Amino acid sequence: MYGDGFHVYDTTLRDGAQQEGLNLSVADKLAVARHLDELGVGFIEGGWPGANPKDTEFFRRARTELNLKNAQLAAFGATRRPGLKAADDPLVAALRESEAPVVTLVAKSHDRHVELALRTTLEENLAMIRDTVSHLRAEGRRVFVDAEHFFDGFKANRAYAMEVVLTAAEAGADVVALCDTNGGMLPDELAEVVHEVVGAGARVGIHCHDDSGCAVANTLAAVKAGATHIQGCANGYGERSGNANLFTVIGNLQLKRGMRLVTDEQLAEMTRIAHAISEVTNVAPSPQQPYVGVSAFAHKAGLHASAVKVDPDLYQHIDPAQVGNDMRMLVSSMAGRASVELKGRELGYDLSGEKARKVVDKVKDLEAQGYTFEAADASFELLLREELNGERTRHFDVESWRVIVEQRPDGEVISEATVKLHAKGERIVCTGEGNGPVNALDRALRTALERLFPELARMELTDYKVRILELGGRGTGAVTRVLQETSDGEATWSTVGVDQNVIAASWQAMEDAVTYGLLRAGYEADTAGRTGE
Ligand SMILES: CC(=O)SCCNC(=O)CCNC(=O)[C@H](O)C(C)(C)COP(=O)(O)OP(=O)(O)OC[C@H]1O[C@@H](n2cnc3c(N)ncnc32)[C@H](O)[C@@H]1OP(=O)(O)O
Ligand SMILES: CC(=O)C(=O)O
Repeated sequence: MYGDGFHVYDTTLRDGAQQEGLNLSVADKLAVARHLDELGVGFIEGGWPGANPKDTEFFRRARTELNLKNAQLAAFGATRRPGLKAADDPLVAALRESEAPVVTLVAKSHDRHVELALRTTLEENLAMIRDTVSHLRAEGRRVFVDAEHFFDGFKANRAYAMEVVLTAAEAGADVVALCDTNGGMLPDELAEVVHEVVGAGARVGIHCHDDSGCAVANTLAAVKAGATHIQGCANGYGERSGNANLFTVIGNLQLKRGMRLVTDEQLAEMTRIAHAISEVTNVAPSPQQPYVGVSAFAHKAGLHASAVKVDPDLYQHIDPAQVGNDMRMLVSSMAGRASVELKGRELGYDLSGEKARKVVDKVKDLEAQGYTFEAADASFELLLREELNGERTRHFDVESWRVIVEQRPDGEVISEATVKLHAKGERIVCTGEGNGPVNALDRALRTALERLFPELARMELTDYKVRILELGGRGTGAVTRVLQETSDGEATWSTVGVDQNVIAASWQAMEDAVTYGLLRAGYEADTAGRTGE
């Protein structure tokens, strides 16, 4: 409805990279750019060439290594320095030399910033904008201007802020993006300002920071008020509290406002792309992130699940498949029969009626003892199988285990574990050494089983978390909960163990992890069996 000319402008590689703790190599930047291009954004701001060697290098390599199908690259920089000609400013030269087809210039639009931060006159700032924009236009570049601190500037000196916008537009800037640089605006007042600037005749863009928690709402309000160029960052990255989350903005504009920003197929890749970018940035993705977070369509409350069972729309604002996400059922002490039934269905088990009730009761009882199943999918599946089959799934039968921790004369502390078990009719006794008791037990258990179950060699412990729980009011004192994550290179599964002793809790989680891994490897039958000692 807003026409083909609507811009989706991503600034992850520039403003997103201004986020604390986010550091991208040139190779990372190229990888993120490819992901964003795949999503179908129109512009990718690659960084500030000339400001640091990495960003200069990015634009150099992009020429040969980035084969963008949808997006155009934009180089970011500032208007020329006061008192210089744009043609003579080395940072403006770096923008030209980047060979990016689009240049985005940050320009001061708040009179106080001109006088205090730029330390020049209001007239000279206008001359800097005019000169830099027209110079780059004459060099054949498309120019966008980011009017920094625009909304605060508009409140302080409306006439000057408007003069900045019109000067940029008259000099040839295609878009003037109004920036809520300090991120403190609220949607209603922001929309009024945008409306007024749009009325003055310039093509308006919007760039919002999230310091008031309103970056996405402000972006939507600006679009409603007439902005036709939206800036944002993947996963909401950015300086301080971040920028408008581009994925949330795209989801909202496309699915709620009926705009065609990307194709349906590209939208259906958004969750995968959001997570792929998190992998590159090494910033853990927020599970709660709208649309693309792993929890965005995860249902924990029993009442929700019972309604979702009838119709998923009853507790979901969209069909998760539209953005490539999935509905998930979480089973915990807040579950009811419907949660378990749907979770069972997800895992391929039929759990209607009484069976679901038995599982719910068991889950609630175990969670009261400190277990947690929403974060231990594999332990839950084993529990579910036990309720369905009437007995525990076993590929081996543990007789006993023991761990010794020893400080050696040279000061090194090592652990030695012994595991006695029965599998496939054999009694097996094995020891293992490790740098800690859990590591030693893990080695002993694997050594004991690997000959009979060679698939174990592919499984490795990928994460291990311990938490001390005070189960107040039950008189049971503190217990330890261990959550273990295991991978066979193709899938990852989580298991839980609870005990007053941390090693015993770890052993439970480990035993579940191996049992589940063997089930995945195709060992269905109970192959344990004591040798009859
Ligand atoms: C709102 C935003 O987020 S805009 C993006 C901000 N991003 C960054 O700052 C990251 C990249 N920045 C850098 O690498 C460096 O700051 C550089 C290379 C740009 C400049 O470094 P330096 O020359 O050492 O200057 P420094 O960072 O101390 O100060 C910035 C200078 O730019 C000037 N400046 C600030 N805004 C503008 C502008 N819109 N137009 C022209 N000059 C500007 C300041 O007045 C200051 O001038 P001064 O050197 O005469 O004091
Ligand atoms: C340009 C920019 O990043 C800002 O004003 O926030």
